[in-house]
Amino acid sequence: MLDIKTYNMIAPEGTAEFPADKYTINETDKPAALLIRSQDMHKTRFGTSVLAIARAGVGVNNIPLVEANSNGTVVFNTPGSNANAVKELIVAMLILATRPVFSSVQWAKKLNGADVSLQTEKGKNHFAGTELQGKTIGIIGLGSVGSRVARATADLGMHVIGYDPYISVEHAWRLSNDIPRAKDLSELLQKSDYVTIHIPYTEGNKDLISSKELAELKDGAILLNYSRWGIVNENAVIDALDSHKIAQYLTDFSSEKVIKHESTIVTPHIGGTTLEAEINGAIMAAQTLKKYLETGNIVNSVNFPAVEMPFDSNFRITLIHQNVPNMVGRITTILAKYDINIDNMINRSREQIAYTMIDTDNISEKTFNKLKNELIEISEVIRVREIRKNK
Ligand SMILES: NC(=O)c1ccc[n+]([C@@H]2O[C@H](COP(=O)([O-])OP(=O)(O)OC[C@H]3O[C@@H](n4cnc5c(N)ncnc54)[C@H](O)[C@@H]3O)[C@@H](O)[C@H]2O)c1
Ligand SMILES: O=C(O)CC[C@@H](O)C(=O)O
Repeated sequence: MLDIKTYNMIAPEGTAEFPADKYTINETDKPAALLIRSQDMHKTRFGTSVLAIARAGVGVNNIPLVEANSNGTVVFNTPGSNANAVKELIVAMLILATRPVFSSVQWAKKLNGADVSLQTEKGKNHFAGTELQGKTIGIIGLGSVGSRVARATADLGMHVIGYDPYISVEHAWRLSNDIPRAKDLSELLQKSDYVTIHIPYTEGNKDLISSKELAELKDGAILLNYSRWGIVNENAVIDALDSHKIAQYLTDFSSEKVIKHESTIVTPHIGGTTLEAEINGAIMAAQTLKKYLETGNIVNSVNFPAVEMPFDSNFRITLIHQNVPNMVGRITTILAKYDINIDNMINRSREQIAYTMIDTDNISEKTFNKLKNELIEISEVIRVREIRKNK
């Protein structure tokens, strides 16, 4: 039995992916894997029993990847699972930024009497808005969310300009050819009436939008941050609002200062919070974990290489090790000592981490334990695991 520990609200459709004859959920203090959402794993200890962590969602800045690597813990996310949910919220927030929906509704609620309809007709002049059509929106990050926001805002009649120097081939293909790309961030900032950010929080993206970048915006521009706290420098954005350099800041990430400011609209990190996105993310995360636990194959990992090898033999040995020369030679020399015949083998690496899977015929528990002890003696080997077919 393998135990899966969950954190946060995980949709039951996700946990239902783990059959009860092979898995338990939240039953031991030595789980084989964690299924999480925004849980801050920098502050939550995970032991060496944890083979993998799956994040139902996209941002993985809540997981210590360096610690995961040295522990031999594979970290997965669920790319695109909530991109439509974020896109729809961005469309809503753009409209809320341009039409006085909240204030007009609050005003109307206070009306009384048989002539409320007449009163609304008289009062509506106070609630004129502007239109999105014809305005320019700059989109920073053209991945799963950004590329969808580009299509949706183009459909609303906006001029769209994108910026993503690291765009993947897959996302570039998805993006329509008529979405122009800015040559650099400055060009995007200078041309846009609205700027929306859809990038991960990394050391390099910390304070990407600070005083210098805000100064480059058009006067009265509107900024949206549905990516992460820390990508926009909070003091700089408050200064830009106070000086009316920018007109509004809409965000999913807040502090008291940001929430209380009269020119902000703050949502409580609900970009990916729809029934559909939560189910998508939980199912995708559970399936990815199951695949790894049952076959060793790796898809959608953020710290390990993608590795897929058909599991046709009876027994599979997986090794996580440092990415240094001659590891495969050293590993197979030890296997030869035990007279183990290799049916199939794969070795892949990503930065400092490498992963090797070796398929053989059945090996007895006793022999495997001896073999494992010898393999783990290699100082660059981090973890050795056995997977028996259909177990
Ligand atoms: N508010 C929410 O609930 C919510 C939901 C989903 C995602 N997010 C956040 O949004 C981010 C983006 O999500 P996604 O699904 O589009 O991810 P994604 O990985 O598909 O796309 C991110 C894109 O950003 C680009 N990028 C990285 N750094 C950049 C930079 N400095 N300038 C321009 N482009 C840059 C990458 O090349 C990539 O194409 C996530 O990392 C997460 O932090 C928030
Ligand atoms: O788990 C959530 O609700 C938020 C998810 C979102 O921020 C993400 O990065 O995918």
